[in-house]
Amino acid sequence: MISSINMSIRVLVVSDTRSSGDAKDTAGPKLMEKLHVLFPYAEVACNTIPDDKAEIKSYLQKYAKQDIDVVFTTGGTGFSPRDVTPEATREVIEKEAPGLATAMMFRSLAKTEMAMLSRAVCGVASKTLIVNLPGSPKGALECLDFIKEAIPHAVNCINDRKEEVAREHITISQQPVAQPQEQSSASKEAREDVTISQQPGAQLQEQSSPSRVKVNKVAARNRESPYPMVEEKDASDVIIKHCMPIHETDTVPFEESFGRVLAENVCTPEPIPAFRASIKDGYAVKSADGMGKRTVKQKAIAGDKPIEDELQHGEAVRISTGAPVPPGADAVVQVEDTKLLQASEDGSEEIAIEILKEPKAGQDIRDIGSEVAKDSVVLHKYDRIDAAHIGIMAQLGKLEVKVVRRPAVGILSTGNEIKEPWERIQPGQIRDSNRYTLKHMLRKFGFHSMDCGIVKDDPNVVKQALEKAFEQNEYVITTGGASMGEFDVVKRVLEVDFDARIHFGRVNMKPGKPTSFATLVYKGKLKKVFCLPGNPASCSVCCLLFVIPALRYVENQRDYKFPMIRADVPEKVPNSDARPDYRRVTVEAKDGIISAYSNGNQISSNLNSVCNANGLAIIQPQSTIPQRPIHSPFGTTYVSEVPLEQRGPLEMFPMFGMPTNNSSWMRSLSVGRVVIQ
Ligand SMILES: Nc1nc2c(c(=O)[nH]1)N[C@H]1C(S)=C(S)[C@@H](COP(=O)(O)OP(=O)(O)OC[C@H]3O[C@@H](n4cnc5c(N)ncnc54)[C@H](O)[C@@H]3O)O[C@H]1N2
Ligand code: MOO
Ligand SMILES: [Mg+2]
Repeated sequence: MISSINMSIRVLVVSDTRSSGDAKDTAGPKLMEKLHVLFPYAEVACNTIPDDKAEIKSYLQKYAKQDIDVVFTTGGTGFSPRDVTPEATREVIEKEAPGLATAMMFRSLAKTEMAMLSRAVCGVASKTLIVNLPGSPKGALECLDFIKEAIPHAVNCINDRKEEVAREHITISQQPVAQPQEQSSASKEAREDVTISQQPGAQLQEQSSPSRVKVNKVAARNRESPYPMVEEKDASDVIIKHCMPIHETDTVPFEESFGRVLAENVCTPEPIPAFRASIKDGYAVKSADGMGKRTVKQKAIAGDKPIEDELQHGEAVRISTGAPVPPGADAVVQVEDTKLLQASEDGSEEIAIEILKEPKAGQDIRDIGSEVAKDSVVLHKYDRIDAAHIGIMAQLGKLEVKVVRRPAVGILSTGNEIKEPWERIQPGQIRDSNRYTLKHMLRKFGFHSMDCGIVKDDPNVVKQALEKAFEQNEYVITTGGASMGEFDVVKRVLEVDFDARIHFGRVNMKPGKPTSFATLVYKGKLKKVFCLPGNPASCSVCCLLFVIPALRYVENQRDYKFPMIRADVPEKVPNSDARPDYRRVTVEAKDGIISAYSNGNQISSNLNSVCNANGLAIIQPQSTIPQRPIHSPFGTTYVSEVPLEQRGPLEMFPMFGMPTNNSSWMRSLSVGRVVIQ
């Protein structure tokens, strides 16, 4: 059973050990995954809290206030002293729903007698249905399975949706629902560059039922798009609502983690530095001795065994940068602030020196733990791993690290006219650029993709190619065949053959109008499909605006959206279209002023407009000039907003080359879009 009801669902993992991080939470992610499959149109989120009655109550009350439809708690239903979830639930609910608890108990008993030890309470608080599930992932999934069919009906009843309630005929299915399968195999590195089909329609001979989409009745085609036009922001929100952050992890050698997302906090078992280290080449002294003569006793050179003898008054130890400061010394005086008084006859040793400047206690010494205290977190979970992260892991001797499993993404090109770059092309044919642009755009942002080949605009072939893509990928990006032509069959195949829900089928933007997003359940798993337009500039812009942020969200990146900075637009940027224009721009910084320039011919087919572009300027429909002129020494300019990515990969279009100006500061600028105010 797949429910089409829109619901907001929360999973509340109640566990002392899971909330403290001492134990890995598998129940939460597994429940989330299953809920996404059962209720693909629901918005699902998860929180983990300790077995604390007051905290459980406060979360449940908060959810009830927010009109969350269903809360599934998992954990704390047993007999141990800290198990208080049922008690907390009972204090929050206004109506008990003992039937749900009984159904779970009754059917669980058929599997294990231990089920009789569950004390689950279910009920309604305000308009929120609260269901206590067991803490074990297996038990929680089983119990959810037992009651799943009653949930949408219960939600409709709670909200007094009389028509829906009347329409529903609840028949508790005896059919077991497919358990969500492990997805991690699909994420393995080996996936990259796997090609399902290199030839249009070739190698897709595996038996598959024919598509139910017919293209031979052109006269019967739609003369208006059946899809309402949505705004870009709404489209982005819908996508995020249907994408789920990944909780599974891979463990990889530290150097292979570059570009991936940390799935653990990395702590330092040793303070950094681990010993008092000299910052300068000079002399370790007692600051209380002040200026004047010192007898040079020993030498402390970086890498040598640390000196154990206590430094005495009037003495100095010759020391090199990075060497351990000897006990008794509390300052290092750089060699430039000293004078040689006496040397050995052969000049190989210094015997006495004079300190020329008053030394201060602590001067030029890096104290133990002054950079990073022992046991503190140095690298944070969900950081995207950059060069310095790798360096720190090397510094800590951390040879393996846990990273977030990568989403499995497949890319499929469609079009009778599309050929591989190495193929001989006939008149009317063109070479595929979209699949390659997309692959490397994803790669730039740390994602791997599977090449699903090129297929002709034939519903049967598109269907087969999509089936293959769905076998191994959670996300599929298609290009082409998304608009109004009779051979634009991708969306129709998704709807008719895969029972997909098209969340939006047109976006109010130029380029990118036919961009669509669909979800469907294939072999018990939720699949997300981005249908990008065939026009190469449209395809790139929409990958950047919709696909990359979604995948960053899925990888638990808090800053998955491209943020904004201010920029000036020194030229006129008219837009006579009825749609907002997402113009590819080159943003430059000169004398502290950031300016955005339109990047060549902006027709949707011109991929060249994307080359060297490092921003998107959104020019509102019918606007001829930006609205807020600013007078600067360079003439009249216009204030606009440009997003700056604050972390992670720094440039947005770097695979197309760096910004054209040579300021090194610009190289650290990542620009997403310019909004003309
Ligand atoms: N009657 C209408 N026609 C069109 C509309 C419309 O609203 N009503 N929208 C136009 C817009 S806007 C766009 S964008 C395009 C999008 O078309 P499709 O997504 O259906 O893509 P195709 O028709 O298959 O191809 C369009 C164009 O792009 C070239 N192409 C396709 N795939 C690739 C590839 N992999 N690499 C390079 N180039 C590719 C293809 O040859 C076409 O020239 O529809 C308008 N039509
Ligand atoms: O939306 Mo299309 O991408 O204008 O050409
Ligand atoms: Mg088309």
